[in-house]
Amino acid sequence: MATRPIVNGRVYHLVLKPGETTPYALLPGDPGRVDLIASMWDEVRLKVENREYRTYVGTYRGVPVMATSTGIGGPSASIAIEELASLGVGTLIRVGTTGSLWASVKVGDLIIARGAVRLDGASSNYAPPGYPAVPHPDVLNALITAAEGLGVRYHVGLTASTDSFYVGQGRPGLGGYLPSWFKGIINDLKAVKVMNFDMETATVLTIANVYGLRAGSVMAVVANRETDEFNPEAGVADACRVANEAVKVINEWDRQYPDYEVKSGAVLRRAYESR
Ligand SMILES: O=P(O)(O)O[C@H]1O[C@H](CO)[C@@H](O)[C@H]1O
Ligand SMILES: O=c1cc[nH]c(=O)[nH]1
Repeated sequence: MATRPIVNGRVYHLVLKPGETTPYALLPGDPGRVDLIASMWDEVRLKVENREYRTYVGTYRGVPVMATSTGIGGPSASIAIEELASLGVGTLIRVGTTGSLWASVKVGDLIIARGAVRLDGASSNYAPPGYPAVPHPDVLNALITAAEGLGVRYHVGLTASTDSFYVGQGRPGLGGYLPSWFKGIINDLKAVKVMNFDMETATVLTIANVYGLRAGSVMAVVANRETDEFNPEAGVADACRVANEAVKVINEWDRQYPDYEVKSGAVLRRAYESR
């Protein structure tokens, strides 16, 4: 059997070695966002960088946590997940930016994904076409709990993850290029209640489900495709706050209910307990 590449004891792309990771990992696309996430921590004890992958390891309000940038798109995100999972990371939270398809979901709001349409290619390397890209209920509930606690404006919706930012999301390419099969993409997705576009959520959720990891996704709305507004900073700090706080929430649940084989967040936990 082929072996996985290890260089000087470290996984090839992330350049991390066993013992350097934490059970919970935050996954922004942008390496710069790792710094913003970590600026909210108690301390940063490790910084490692290679290609698009920037990793900081530290502590948030007493909970060991790490953040690794995935770069843009499913292929680079799949590499990050593979290498993190091989080092024992079990809970993944994407902390992204996104384009909203609905006027009511405004620039600066947050979207917490309750599922993703798999318009990416990478997830198809892992699972058949009908396989769902859904968050783990623990992570979904923790993100909602964190957003409620922080009092930020958020929505829980269906995301569509694409492999291209321009044509694949219905933005005309060079010289107005937009093939007929993408001309109606926004209206088609709105018709089936999809709330937003990103480029990693479907990959992250699919691979996490295939491997039995827990994953979720929170995104800051930086573009509104209905109103044509764009602000690359809007909501980004809130998304980072919510993701960090969700780690604290989920860690509390994990410590409170260590014996649950299938952990399922506050709402479902109550259902279990009443059985
Ligand atoms: O801001 P990040 O997390 O990179 O997410 C979004 O931004 C990038 C496109 O600008 C894509 O990666 C998309 O998913
Ligand atoms: O419109 C947008 C904004 C951020 N990220 C995307 O993938 N699309």
